[in-house]
Amino acid sequence: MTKPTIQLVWYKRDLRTVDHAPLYMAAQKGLVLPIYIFEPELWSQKDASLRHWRFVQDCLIELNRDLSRLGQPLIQLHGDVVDVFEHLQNHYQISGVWSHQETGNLWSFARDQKVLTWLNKQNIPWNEFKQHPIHRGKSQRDYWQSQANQHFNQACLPEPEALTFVQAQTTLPNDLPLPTALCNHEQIQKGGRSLGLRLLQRFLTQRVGNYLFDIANPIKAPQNSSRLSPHLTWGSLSMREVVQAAQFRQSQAPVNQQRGLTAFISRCFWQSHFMQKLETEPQMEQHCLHAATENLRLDNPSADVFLQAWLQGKTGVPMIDACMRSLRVTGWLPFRMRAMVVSFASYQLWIDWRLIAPPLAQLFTDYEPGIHYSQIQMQSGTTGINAMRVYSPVKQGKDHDPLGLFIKTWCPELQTVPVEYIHQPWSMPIEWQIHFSVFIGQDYPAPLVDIDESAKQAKDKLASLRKDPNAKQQAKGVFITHGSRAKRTKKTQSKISTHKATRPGNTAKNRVPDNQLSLF
Ligand SMILES: Cc1cc2nc3c(=O)[nH]c(=O)nc-3n(C[C@H](O)[C@H](O)[C@H](O)COP(=O)(O)OP(=O)(O)OC[C@H]3O[C@@H](n4cnc5c(N)ncnc54)[C@H](O)[C@@H]3O)c2cc1C
Repeated sequence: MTKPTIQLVWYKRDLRTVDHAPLYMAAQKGLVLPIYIFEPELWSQKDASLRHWRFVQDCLIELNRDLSRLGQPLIQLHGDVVDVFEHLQNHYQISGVWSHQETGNLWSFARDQKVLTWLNKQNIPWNEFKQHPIHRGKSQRDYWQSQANQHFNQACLPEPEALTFVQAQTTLPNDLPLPTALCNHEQIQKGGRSLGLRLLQRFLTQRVGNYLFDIANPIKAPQNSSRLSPHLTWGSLSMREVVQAAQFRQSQAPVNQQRGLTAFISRCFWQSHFMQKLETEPQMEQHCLHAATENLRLDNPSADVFLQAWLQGKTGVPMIDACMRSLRVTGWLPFRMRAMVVSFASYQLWIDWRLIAPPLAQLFTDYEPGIHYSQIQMQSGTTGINAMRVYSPVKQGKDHDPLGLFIKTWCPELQTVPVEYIHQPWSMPIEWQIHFSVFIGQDYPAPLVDIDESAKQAKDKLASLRKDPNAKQQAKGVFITHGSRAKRTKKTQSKISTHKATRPGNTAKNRVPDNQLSLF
């Protein structure tokens, strides 16, 4: 019997039917078999966690529903991709594989190379499409912004009108080797396209008015940030449809929502801006972009102990501990708090970012390798082209949680501490500790380090390293490969000269009051 000829649409981090070029184009060519492959090796990597898988699972349920509505349900298989493709060849003539390009971790990079070798041997074309404005190989930073504009301006592709039925739905077995990290997922965002669309709609019409005011506030940001990140990471929404919906809304929205919309749209561009760095230099998952800093933090004998305390939210610094405890439960933190916890671990605790990155990736439901590694290296001072970002958790706490309500929610042992000591309870006199029945070092940890002294030492070490002529030369090379080509305005230039810099697209017109500015 002759085998049916099929177009294999391989779903990875693009779990939708709309604005999905591989599905749309494959459907023009003939019978489509859409597959998702659970890859045990991928899910056993040290950056994977159960909360990621739960989100993906929710998305797969809806994806299957949408594909079934079109005529061909989702085929869910498990195993090594090449083995799965070989198995499918027993039943089908695979005319082509259709997928989106993926900017994943080093493991998925190597897997793609293996898949390509196999497909080439079989003479099966692999049709890959961009879902982000990201370029393979050497990046074209000089033209990045205009190419990104072009990408986001292209019309979103509709679903194919219909798919011809090829094979009945197959589901995954119950005994998959799932990651065991972070089993609690009660308060983790749920996946699926319909929830993503609802979030988008409500954000653009209602919550965006408060976006800029609340974006760094750990209590209000969970409600007033868009919260679209896991949908964008796992592809239940495409960034293009989000950008276009926001731009359309901007043409209709009242004045009080305009600045929020502008700021939101520029952040949407940052996603691929950061992902491009990992695509250009996949080794940045393991090595410092600025080679001079490669061994900078390998001299800390307490690194492992500090790392555990930091991860568990037991550093003795309330704002850090509240953020880490909240992240463990909810899977999300606003940008400012992410930057602060990484900066604290890197500078005050002097932990190498390579120890921080995998467990933090497991904690974020929205873990996107390209943003994650770029941001972690930036916040820990190993890019060579960014200003040092040494946050004071006490100042951040006073600015963004002045009454200590966020701290008290996540560190209930500090419930009785008066507001004047809530950000630095270690300075509370012993008679107050007796009075409020909270003993620092007993009920709540004493700080692991002197936070001012450790910050100063860290800054001195990095500053003296950066002065070295070789280090300066290396930093220039990093800038040529990865630095933003965004034009600097007079105002941003003056910020740079005072050790602050500007983010992509952060022109005078759309500058936002989030003080996390960068040269990227
Ligand atoms: C150390 C560190 C690690 C991070 N890791 C991730 C990660 O793994 N995945 C992730 O999606 N974001 C990451 N971010 C960026 C940022 O914190 C999140 O994108 C944002 O908090 C997600 O919430 P939101 O969707 O409500 O964002 P919004 O403010 O509503 O932004 C909309 C979208 O724009 C993109 N975006 C926003 N801020 C940034 C940024 N600073 N850099 C790049 N893209 C941005 C995201 O896709 C986001 O969903 C990280 C930031 C830091 C400092």
